[in-house]
Amino acid sequence: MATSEAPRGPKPPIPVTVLTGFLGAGKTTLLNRLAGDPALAGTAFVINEFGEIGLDHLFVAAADDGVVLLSSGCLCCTVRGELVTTLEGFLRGLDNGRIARLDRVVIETTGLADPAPVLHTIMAHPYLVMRYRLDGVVTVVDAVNGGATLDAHAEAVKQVAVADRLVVTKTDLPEGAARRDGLLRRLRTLNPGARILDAAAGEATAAALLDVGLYDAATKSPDVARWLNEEAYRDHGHGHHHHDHDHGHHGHDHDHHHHDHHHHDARDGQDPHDPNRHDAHIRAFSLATDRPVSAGALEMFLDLIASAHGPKLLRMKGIVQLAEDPERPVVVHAVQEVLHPPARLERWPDGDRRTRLVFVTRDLPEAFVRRMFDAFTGGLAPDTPDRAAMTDNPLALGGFVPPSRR
Ligand SMILES: Nc1nc2c(ncn2[C@@H]2O[C@H](COP(=O)(O)OP(=O)(O)OP(=O)(O)O)[C@@H](O)[C@H]2O)c(=O)[nH]1
Repeated sequence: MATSEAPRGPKPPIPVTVLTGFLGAGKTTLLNRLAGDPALAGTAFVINEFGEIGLDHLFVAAADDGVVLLSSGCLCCTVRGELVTTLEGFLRGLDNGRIARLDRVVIETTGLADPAPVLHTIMAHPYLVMRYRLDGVVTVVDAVNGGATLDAHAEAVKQVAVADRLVVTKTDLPEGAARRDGLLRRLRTLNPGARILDAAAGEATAAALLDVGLYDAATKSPDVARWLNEEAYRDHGHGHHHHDHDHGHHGHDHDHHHHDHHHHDARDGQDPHDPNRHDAHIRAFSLATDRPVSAGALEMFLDLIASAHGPKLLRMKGIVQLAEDPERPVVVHAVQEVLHPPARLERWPDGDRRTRLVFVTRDLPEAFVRRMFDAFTGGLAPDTPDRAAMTDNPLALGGFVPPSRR
């Protein structure tokens, strides 16, 4: 099969898409549709089913005691172990010629799982990380039950927060259609950077869901603006006090959503306790600076945020201008506590050479991250709010001296 044109040196990493979403959201339905698409020829689908285990039983147990069962080592380790073996098996098959081609892997996670262990497997395994790369996380949300699921399960909120693409299903059903707009507002607040696609409207195509990573599949060159989608965070991030939006269209389906809880009263009307107790922990924001960042400061910032606050860092993406090498930006990427090895680009992809980082966090306030970033990088752009807050107690961490103060 190899031709004389076969490239020498390491093969390009195989893109991996992680498909997640709560029980019954429509993952298998979507997967079946994608599997029939010629664009997915050469794709391996990995489905994390738990065989004969009664999922209904697990679901009840999980609902009773929160997320303990979901995040228990047992369940997650099982997923991880099997997945590593499976992904290693693909590579062996490719290398010894038993598998002719492997262009892509799509992994459907169990609806109960925190997607983190699966992402960890791909992004942090010393060997797998060289042969695979995470293309994107696709999270399926059911318009009929999605709101109630987000109310009840912190794991579901996390699944939404880490996504690159959100697929909303069941809007063809009356209850789904009725709840759609409220759900979309909520999803945009939780994860402003993710594109939302309506499955029933035919939007959840292979083209929309795949090749969503840093590199444009057609040109093979980095498309940072599309990948970061930083404007979306700027609109949503700091300040639910911006009222300069166009509210022209009925005031219902505008993109902006506030954390005011009264917005949700009419949504389901069935949850007796605070329906937003999970959402209220989530923050989405962006940081930007014109100042070059020293490589050491960047490394320390990333190490510290990933090691000390990893579980609170649901998603981070960014491009950084290094003081030592300002022409070749560094791209950083983390999903939960898993920091993807930073990648160096040969050049800036467009005219915007600012350092830009986008975050979705849980229980990690924007002001704290800003202060920490400021302490390591020596300043944020003047248009950044909360300058006063940043200068007061810049590090808020005992015993850690930033390089600029040594
Ligand atoms: N009307 C309608 N039904 C849908 C849609 N998507 C999925 N369903 C139905 O919802 C049910 C659950 O869909 P699945 O695809 O099995 O959901 P899943 O997320 O794989 O479920 P688990 O494997 O249990 O986690 C099935 O009966 C589907 O036919 C949709 O867009 N519209």
